[in-house]
Amino acid sequence: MDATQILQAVLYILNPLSLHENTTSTTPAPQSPPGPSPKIASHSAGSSDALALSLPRMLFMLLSASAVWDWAKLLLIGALVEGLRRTLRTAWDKFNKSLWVTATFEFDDHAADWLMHWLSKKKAFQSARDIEVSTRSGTIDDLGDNDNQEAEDNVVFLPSTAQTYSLWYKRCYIMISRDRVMNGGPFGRPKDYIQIRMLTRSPALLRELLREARKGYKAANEHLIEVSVAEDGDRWRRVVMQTKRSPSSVILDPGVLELVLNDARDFLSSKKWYADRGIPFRRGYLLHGAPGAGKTSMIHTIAGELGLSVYILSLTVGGLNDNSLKSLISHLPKSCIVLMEDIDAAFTRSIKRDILDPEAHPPSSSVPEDNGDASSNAVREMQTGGVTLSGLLNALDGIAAQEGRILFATTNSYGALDPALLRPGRLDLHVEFHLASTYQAKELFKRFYTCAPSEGSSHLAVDDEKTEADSGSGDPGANSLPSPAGAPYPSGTIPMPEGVSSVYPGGSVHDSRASNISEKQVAALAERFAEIVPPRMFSMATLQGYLMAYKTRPHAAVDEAALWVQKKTKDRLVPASASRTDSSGGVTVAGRSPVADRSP
Ligand SMILES: Nc1ncnc2c1ncn2[C@@H]1O[C@H](COP(=O)(O)OP(=O)(O)OP(=O)(O)O)[C@@H](O)[C@H]1O
Repeated sequence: MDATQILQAVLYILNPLSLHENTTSTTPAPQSPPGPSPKIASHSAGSSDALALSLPRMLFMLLSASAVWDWAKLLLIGALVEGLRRTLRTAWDKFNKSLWVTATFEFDDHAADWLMHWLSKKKAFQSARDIEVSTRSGTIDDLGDNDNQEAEDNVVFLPSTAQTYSLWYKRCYIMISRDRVMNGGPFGRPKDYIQIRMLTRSPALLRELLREARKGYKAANEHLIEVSVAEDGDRWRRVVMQTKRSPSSVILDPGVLELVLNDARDFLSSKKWYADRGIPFRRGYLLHGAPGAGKTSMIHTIAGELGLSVYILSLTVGGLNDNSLKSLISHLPKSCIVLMEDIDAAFTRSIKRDILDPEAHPPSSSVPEDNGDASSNAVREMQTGGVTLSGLLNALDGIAAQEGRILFATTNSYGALDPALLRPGRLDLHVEFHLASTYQAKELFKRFYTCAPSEGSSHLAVDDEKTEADSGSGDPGANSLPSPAGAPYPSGTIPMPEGVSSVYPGGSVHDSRASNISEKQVAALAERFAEIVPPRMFSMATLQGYLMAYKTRPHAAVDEAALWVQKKTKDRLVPASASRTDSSGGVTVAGRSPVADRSP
């Protein structure tokens, strides 16, 4: 009996009609009176009997030697077909793979950015009808005209996860796709990947493409620096592509910026010198002192000058502990600046800013004082995070262990730092920042009113004769903005709407009403301004804040400065830093430098 017959037998047995026929034909039904009920009873009884009779027979048939052999044959054929299918599939995959060069990049990786930028220049992407729009920064920022609204809003276009883009590169067919994978199961974090496939057997072309992409990306972002921050305690996320800050925009006392910049430059170019002498190739800088004195600004300027990305690490960020700190450090790129802001915050257990910058927090300020009660203890606990001193020291050594990295640490509480942190080899050069000197106040004023004119702006005309006074109000254009009642606002300021407060005395509008005064006039006003502002009393940030209220009114800025100083002096406590007036011109440099060594 072959398999077909067995199948027929099975179907025959399972078919109730055939059972019925079978029963009626083989066992004649006993004579019974007509009526529906006995018929049904006889039918169901016959079926179950037949089933009972057929099951052993069926089992016998299924298990008989020839049937088993037939089953085995069926299985064998099936296995052979499946085996063949898989072999062909593997062979095809291998053949297919041998035709392509494939590279996969994590979407957060730099190489993915190069590729995105490269792709953005290609017609295939520009004419794509399925793209993703995002406001994440730093990917493709030049898809359209730079002066259009897209660029202003930082809108970027990304390859859609649903589409594969095909194009030609040096006569080679390329496919680029973006995939999203859930890391850690369906509830995990989604991770995006970019995959590029090139129809070629040589990986050299891929390298060429990547080199070209990197070159294009770097050229397009020459004027920008990348700023990344530690996120979720254990990974870096680029937050912004920042315009490079020009050295002239950071006003420090003469020589300070140059000293640190040259030192960092010299360090980066002396790898061999360090290696020949067996000295670990590392350099750390500690910038400390008054808040708002330009520490962060100086670091960003140096990053721009050296063309390095900045990785900001705040030790008080939630979820950070020794292990995640170590992991973050190990994920830093080769050449970069690591910025550890407020390095004291994790260990000092107090907010010390008020001591250095009392004008920033007058007595009426709502900043809680550290009086040792339960609530301030809770604040301290939040601040301390999970990083221990030894964990931080290991991290600092880890930063140094990776070549070409420069560490900048900032603090407002130099005295609170552990000597182990300050020793040379971890933080080599210590630079102290003070509140603004007379020189800085003067230079700040000059820079504020002599910036390069922007398009459509009348800022800084060189006509000496045309002064603020010419406009009749000492403030050209000040009265050009009518109030809702129709009358002009006094002095060109726009009153704050109800419920809106500002750290500045009032708002004012920009370019269209800018002053027409010459550099010579600005210099004279700057002299007067610097004479009015007492040295070492206000931070540069505070002076900048004051001038912001007089964006287009330099004369008024000078005229009203004395009153402002008087008011601020009244508002604040006697500054702790006033007694520390420093003849070095605002910045003390220590470490391997001509000035005294402050490190232990
Ligand atoms: N020396 C300076 N020259 C020019 N601008 C300055 C200077 N110092 C501060 N500013 C301005 O003040 C603001 C704050 O400066 P910055 O963040 O660099 O100060 P900081 O010393 O790092 O402060 P903090 O200790 O609070 O972080 C910036 O807008 C910056 O432009």
